[in-house]
Amino acid sequence: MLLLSALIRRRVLHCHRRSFASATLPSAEHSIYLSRSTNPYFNLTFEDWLFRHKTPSEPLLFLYRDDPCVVIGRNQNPWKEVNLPALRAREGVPFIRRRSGGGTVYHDLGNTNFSIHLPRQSFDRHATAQIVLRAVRALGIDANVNDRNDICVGKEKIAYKIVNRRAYHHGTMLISTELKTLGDLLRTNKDTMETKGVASVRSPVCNLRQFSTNITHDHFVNAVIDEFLDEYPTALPRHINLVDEADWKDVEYIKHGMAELPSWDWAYGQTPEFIYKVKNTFSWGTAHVTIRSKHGVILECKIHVSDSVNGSDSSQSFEEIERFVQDKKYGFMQNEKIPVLGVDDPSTEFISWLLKVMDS
Ligand SMILES: Nc1ncnc2c1ncn2[C@@H]1O[C@H](COP(=O)(O)OC(=O)CCCC[C@@H]2CCSS2)[C@@H](O)[C@H]1O
Repeated sequence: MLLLSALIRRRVLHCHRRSFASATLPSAEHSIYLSRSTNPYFNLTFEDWLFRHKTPSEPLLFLYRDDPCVVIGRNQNPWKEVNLPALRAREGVPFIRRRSGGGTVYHDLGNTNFSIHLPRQSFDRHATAQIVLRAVRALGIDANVNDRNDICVGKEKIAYKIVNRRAYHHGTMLISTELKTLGDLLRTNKDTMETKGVASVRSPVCNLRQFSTNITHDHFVNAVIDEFLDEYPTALPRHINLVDEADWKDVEYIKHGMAELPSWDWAYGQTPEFIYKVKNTFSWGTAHVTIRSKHGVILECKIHVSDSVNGSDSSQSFEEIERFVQDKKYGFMQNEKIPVLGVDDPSTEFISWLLKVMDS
């Protein structure tokens, strides 16, 4: 423990020695960026801007953390991956579809994100994995990298490193994240929802704080910067570009990107095709429903009733519902004018159940 705090002190002192540049629009010379914003819409867009505009001839490092949010991968299904009712219960915690692939993670201020961009010809996934691993070890924690590129302590995951098709690595480091919230928001129960695209790989997780009670975002940031500069001594200059959201908000690419991320078209409309089979038993029989949806819109809904009680026949009402929901936005039908049905008609009870199913 003593050794550990000595190590941390050394990093803190090192941090004070490092010169921090004032926030300016980037120029070719900057290779290390540290965001002062905790707005996930800004940070994710800025990361994308760096990737698309810098294509660095020198290695580039970007570090940031976000206010609480759930971040899904580009080709994922939010209804399958995110506990949307639990998310809605926490006002101001959004889910965001990022522009890169991979699985779903939870971000809060106890979680630090890193991305390392390299010229394609010198891209070495092992070298970048080792930078973060060495940073954690320099903080006195005996971490390892598993065969999925997760960084773990023992068998529990603390971070993920993802390799994009083009040359950059990004990942998240759990330092002091609310793990209960992480579990609550990512726990879903939709086994009968079959979705194209990418499924997350759920793993047991833990925080760096569990192994060293004093570790902070600053310690981790400094350790990664140290290891990055050791690995790429040519990364010039050795100062850090502090990124302020206010300096960027009028840059067209950033403005457009930040507006697009929360839009329905991006957040829900990019959802790959899925089929959801659900059933429920009512007083009048058991309803079996198969919904097929693509890009957030219902392509088809099939309703079948079995074990019908008293031979009640509502097939006409159900056919009307099948036709009505087609082409509607999945999960966004609360304000639709649903055809008025008789109070006693089984389909009235059915439709309120179906709306709840799609709303969960
Ligand atoms: N913040 C965080 N860090 C590490 N692992 C997490 C986190 N949140 C959730 N998880 C665990 O990972 C799995 C999903 O693992 P899976 O391997 O499916 O996906 C990922 O790891 C994607 C990482 C994307 C990193 C980007 C970097 C900048 S923006 S987001 C989830 O079910 C939890 O068990």
